[in-house]
Amino acid sequence: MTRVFIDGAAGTTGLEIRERLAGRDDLSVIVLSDADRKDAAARRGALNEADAVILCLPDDAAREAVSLIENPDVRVIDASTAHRTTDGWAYGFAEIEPERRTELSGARRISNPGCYPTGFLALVRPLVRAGLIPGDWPFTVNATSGYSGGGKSMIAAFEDAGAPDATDTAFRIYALGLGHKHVAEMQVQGGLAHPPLFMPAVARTYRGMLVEVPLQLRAMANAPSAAALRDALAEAYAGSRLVSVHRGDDPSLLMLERTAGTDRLELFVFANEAAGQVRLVAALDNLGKGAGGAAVQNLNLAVGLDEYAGLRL
Ligand SMILES: NC(=O)C1=CN([C@@H]2O[C@H](COP(=O)(O)OP(=O)(O)OC[C@H]3O[C@@H](n4cnc5c(N)ncnc54)[C@H](OP(=O)(O)O)[C@@H]3O)[C@@H](O)[C@H]2O)C=CC1
Ligand SMILES: CC(=O)N[C@@H](CCC(=O)OP(=O)(O)O)C(=O)O
Repeated sequence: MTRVFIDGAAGTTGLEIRERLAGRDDLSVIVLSDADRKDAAARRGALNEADAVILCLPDDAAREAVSLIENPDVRVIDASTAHRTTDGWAYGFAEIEPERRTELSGARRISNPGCYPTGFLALVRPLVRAGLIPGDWPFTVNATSGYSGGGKSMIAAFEDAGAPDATDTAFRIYALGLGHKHVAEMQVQGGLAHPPLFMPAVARTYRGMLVEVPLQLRAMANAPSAAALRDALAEAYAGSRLVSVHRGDDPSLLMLERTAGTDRLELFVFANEAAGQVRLVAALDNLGKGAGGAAVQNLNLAVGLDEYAGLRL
């Protein structure tokens, strides 16, 4: 029986993962008591006795957790930003490169993708790889997240009037210094020449995310048609049970909550061919394929279990 330790199990992502692992009979979960969950000695013990650990911690605590692991057989899935562009860590997005699922199978160090990069890379990476969009294109990314994307402190700010940074705002844009922590991840994992211009926002809804990449195709030499973009995305994700590409059944409105509560990732190509304009859009749950669902998928691959076990398809 595979033993899994969740470090940070009391946090937003940790709880999501526990829900997905509950009731599974192919693994058992080690959870530290409230008194022990931040105790370095207790964590060191659990980190070394498990077959696999999932880190649902702030970046510094995730780095510390990795440094506490001495057992060479332990598999690590890190949900934080700490190792997403680090050599020696497999980037845990099974669907994004043809050989990636094989790399993740049995991997000892896996970095779970960021929620926003999951949407961006799902849309852009196959198109760049296919040569339909040049890798030096000046990409822009608009995205909106539910407030659970900011973890316990942001949830408190939106739900608890007494929280230190309590807010009654409905919608806000942020990262206005243009230096969000996900930009490097999007550039490196996308194989892009330039950092994308990233414009995130947060809305007063608990979970759900829309990530949009607008394309002014009229400014691109040898621009592809919308049909070619759809075909390339459909081919890239053929056979995936989590990632789907809409073709000819586009909704007229896309809701932030569209995939909330699931681990699905839905992709759309909206176009006005005459104007030479396209809006690539990804809908996902920041806590699903954007965090907990992806972590469980990566765990399953790392320890050789059914890739989709425990996922919300
Ligand atoms: N929320 C989201 O949508 C996503 C989150 N992530 C990433 O997942 C990680 C966790 O995020 P999230 O769940 O949102 O954050 P939360 O703040 O909700 O949870 C973090 C948890 O880690 C605990 N913790 C903090 N420091 C330590 C430590 N030194 N030792 C042990 N436990 C510690 C916290 O304890 P306490 O309860 O006492 O505060 C808390 O329970 C982050 O790196 C985040 O970037 C990734 C993708 C999406
Ligand atoms: C709404 C909100 O604040 N979202 C977070 C991103 C979610 C997250 O925790 O980032 P990782 O995916 O890298 O772990 C942010 O912008 O920093």
